[in-house]
Amino acid sequence: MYKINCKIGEGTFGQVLECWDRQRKEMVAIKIVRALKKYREAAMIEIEILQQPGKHDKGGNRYVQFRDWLDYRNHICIVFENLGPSLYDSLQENNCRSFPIDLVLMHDLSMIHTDLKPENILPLSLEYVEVPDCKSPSRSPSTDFKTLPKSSAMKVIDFGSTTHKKEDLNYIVSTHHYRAPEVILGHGWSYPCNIWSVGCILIELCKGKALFQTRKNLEHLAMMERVLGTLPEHMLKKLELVWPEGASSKESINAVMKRPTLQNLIMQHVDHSTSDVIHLLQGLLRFDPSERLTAKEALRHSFFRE
Ligand SMILES: Nc1ncnc2c1ncn2[C@@H]1O[C@H](COP(=O)(O)OP(=O)(O)OP(=O)(O)O)[C@@H](O)[C@H]1O
Repeated sequence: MYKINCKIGEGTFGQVLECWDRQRKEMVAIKIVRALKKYREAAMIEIEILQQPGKHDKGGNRYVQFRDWLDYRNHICIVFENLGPSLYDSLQENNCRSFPIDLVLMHDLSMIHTDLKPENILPLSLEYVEVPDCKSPSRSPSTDFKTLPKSSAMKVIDFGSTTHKKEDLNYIVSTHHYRAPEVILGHGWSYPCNIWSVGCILIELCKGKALFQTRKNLEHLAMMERVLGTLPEHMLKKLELVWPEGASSKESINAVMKRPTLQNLIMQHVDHSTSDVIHLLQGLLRFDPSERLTAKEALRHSFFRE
């Protein structure tokens, strides 16, 4: 039924292969999930979730389209429409040079994805264009171009960690760099944790590299304070952010010191509408999740109306 073409991705759950669907006569992406109980169970939840976005996503232009699933030799195989290489792959391909931020599409989320990151945002178009990179640090003509998807339409993939909104969600979620402060501090989380991740992704698209490149909680919170200002006292509760005294090394202190403030970062990497971008990011990256912009509010922001 499917003819394997090549491998296009890999993740915790297994491998993703590009295959030819002989029946539908189209290229598809098939996620072959590891043949272990815990991954099989998670895959079945992902399939259940994948069948739901259709209801909210009329026209199918926000989430990856689910085609089918099968159980092959104890591997759950999930068949998706084939999308282009992820934003993460594109950033790597461009030697971490920044992406124009108008390539970003925000989503009206009705479930909590919990793992939004550049690896999980894929362009619809398989066609690419070369555009001059005005901010390239190099003078060499061969590297003064970056390769961008022809269309700015993007889709979200990987519903393996998606959860329905419930009370008492307080286990650790999200890939470290995109993890919201309330998740790190163990306060419980909800939709706003996705919004925080979106803020981090937008910055990464402007900057070309992840902003909070750390796996240490204390260092991560210190970096957040450096970029965004002091964490509100009620979020720290009785916890004291012992920094720099509590740093594990000099390198760790330097890594924090190297972070610019949000304003400086945007000024360095964005050419136009800087005040709009800064204002949007300040809303997406508010420490207190109850004050953070919702997805709907973010979509109404003047940045997206221009
Ligand atoms: N529909 C698709 N079209 C093209 N490439 C895809 C598609 N789905 C997945 N990929 C590629 O495979 C990679 C891994 O897919 P996915 O994130 O679903 O796997 P995962 O095992 O759940 O990953 P993680 O470790 O992040 O949980 C993606 O980053 C992307 O490069």
